[in-house]
Amino acid sequence: MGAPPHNAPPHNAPPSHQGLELAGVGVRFGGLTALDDVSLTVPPRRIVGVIGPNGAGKTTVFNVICGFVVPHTGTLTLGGRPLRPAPHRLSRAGIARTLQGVGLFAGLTLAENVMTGARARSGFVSSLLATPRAARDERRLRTEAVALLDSLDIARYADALPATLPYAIQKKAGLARALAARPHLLLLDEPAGGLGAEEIDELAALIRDLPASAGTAVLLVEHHMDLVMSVCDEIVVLDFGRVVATGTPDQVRGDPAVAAAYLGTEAIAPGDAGPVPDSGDARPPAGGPTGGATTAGRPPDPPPGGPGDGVVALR
Ligand SMILES: Nc1ncnc2c1ncn2[C@@H]1O[C@H](COP(=O)(O)OP(=O)(O)OP(=O)(O)O)[C@@H](O)[C@H]1O
Repeated sequence: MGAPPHNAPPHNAPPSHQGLELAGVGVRFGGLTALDDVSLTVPPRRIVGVIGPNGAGKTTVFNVICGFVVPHTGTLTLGGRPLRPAPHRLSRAGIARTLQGVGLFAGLTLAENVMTGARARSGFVSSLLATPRAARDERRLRTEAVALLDSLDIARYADALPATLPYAIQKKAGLARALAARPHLLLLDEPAGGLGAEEIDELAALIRDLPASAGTAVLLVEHHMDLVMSVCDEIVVLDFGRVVATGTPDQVRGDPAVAAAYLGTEAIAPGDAGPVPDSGDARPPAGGPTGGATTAGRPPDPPPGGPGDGVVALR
């Protein structure tokens, strides 16, 4: 898998990007505390993972950064400036996101989907005008889109509709669309979901390469522990909406608080966790009416072996 072909800064990005910082962020949904005093930093061109058992607050962190959820406490800064996120302004702030599923536009080809990512950067209005310049811009965007698809080894599918293609190809196209916005910060929401072991290895290599090849920092939410441990410079561990550990993969792997959050008393080792079915609401809500942070009520360890090895998610 090749490197995305652009090192240029985003057209509309802030001139100096010193990374993303969340400080003391708290989110409540009614009586439920989803995030409690969460602080984390994603420095430029670094890969930071956010892990934690189901319901720990990982997606809520993403939703705060994207402006889908407004925190009741705390601050966000991007490049040293206050960030007041709004979903429609993300691209202009230099942030792009992939979705947990695929989220491609079903009626557009892969190339056209990727072009929508680039248009988020350059503006939709010019593309609607039937001027010679707009036509030139469209040709340029298509060339860029196909080059991006090529960098992910899927250019041959440029003119295919998503539904006609295997899931792994669609996921790569979703990544290409996010990269087309030339983000300084890329939010990857469970990118390994639905992929096989070989595809995950390929994905890991690609993610590891992104800071150098695309000039972007990465914030990764992922249950697949082998992937997280192999690509992240730093990992933030959430449990019941609170940060229980921050450190390098090795530091986090040996941290008793992390072991307690995930495995009762066992430490995390790459590939040592068997399949863990997502049992939905088995876990009490974070900071909920019953008093919040406790390791009680965790489900029993899952049986070893079988599909999904390497996924650590105590549900
Ligand atoms: N819109 C919402 N309204 C009410 N509660 C919510 C909402 N979004 C999340 N929650 C609750 O907030 C808590 C944190 O949820 P979140 O989805 O952030 O966890 P997560 O770590 O991403 O979990 P998973 O690994 O299952 O995706 C959970 O208890 C969840 O039920």
